[in-house]
Amino acid sequence: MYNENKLNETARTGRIEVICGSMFSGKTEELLRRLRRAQFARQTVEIFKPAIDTRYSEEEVVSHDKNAILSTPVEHSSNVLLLSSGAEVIGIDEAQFFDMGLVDVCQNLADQGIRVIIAGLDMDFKRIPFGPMPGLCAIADDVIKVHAICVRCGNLANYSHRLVKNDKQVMLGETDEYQPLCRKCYLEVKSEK
Ligand SMILES: Nc1ncnc2c1ncn2[C@@H]1O[C@H](COP(=O)(O)OP(=O)(O)O)[C@@H](O)[C@H]1O
Ligand SMILES: Cc1cn([C@H]2C[C@H](O)[C@@H](COP(=O)(O)O)O2)c(=O)[nH]c1=O
Ligand SMILES: [Zn+2]
Repeated sequence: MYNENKLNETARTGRIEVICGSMFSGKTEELLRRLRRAQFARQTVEIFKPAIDTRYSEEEVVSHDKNAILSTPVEHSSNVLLLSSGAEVIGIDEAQFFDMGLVDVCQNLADQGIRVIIAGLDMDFKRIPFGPMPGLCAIADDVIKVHAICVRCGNLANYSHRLVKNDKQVMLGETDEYQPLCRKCYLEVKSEK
């Protein structure tokens, strides 16, 4: 769980918070936890996700444990700016799927005094930094990297290993398609192939 004393989370000041890590690392749960606490503080919260992420639901952000919160699916980062008027806190899930314009959009929103909380995969299945995530980490006021448990050895996992043969960077999936692995196990699995 994140240390809210460090974050001074209900301060009504513009800032950018990034929650990154591999699949199953708890990014969405941490995002939902922060957004719900902002709602308890009676702050106006808007939540966005990329329209392509239809895994569990078209209109909700849903964690692997099926915790959910209503969200607005958007096609392009510019829609986030257009649909954010009046918001005090903005949540964005699956940020890796957005276009690079998301970096400027988030900077612009934070400059207007809005708290922007972003969750996304830091790396794809090849361990390549994913979409706008490196740029978002660079401009963030606060970055936390969360970790899943390696399904082979039980250590902390950094990587999302793809189990199926598909070379495209974007491929929606769950436990049938991906597993979280630590560095040692990721390299072992790769060398077995
Ligand atoms: N190998 C694993 N390590 C940790 N959590 C896992 C694992 N496999 C499944 N989970 C579940 O996934 C949940 C995290 O889901 P979620 O917040 O949606 O993660 P993320 O958004 O990072 O993919 C955990 O609370 C746990 O119940
Ligand atoms: C590694 C990797 C993942 N994806 C997809 C698979 C899932 O649909 C999402 C990640 O969801 P999570 O909330 O972080 O579990 O991204 C992908 O398209 N490409 C990849 O390389
Ligand atoms: Zn391992």
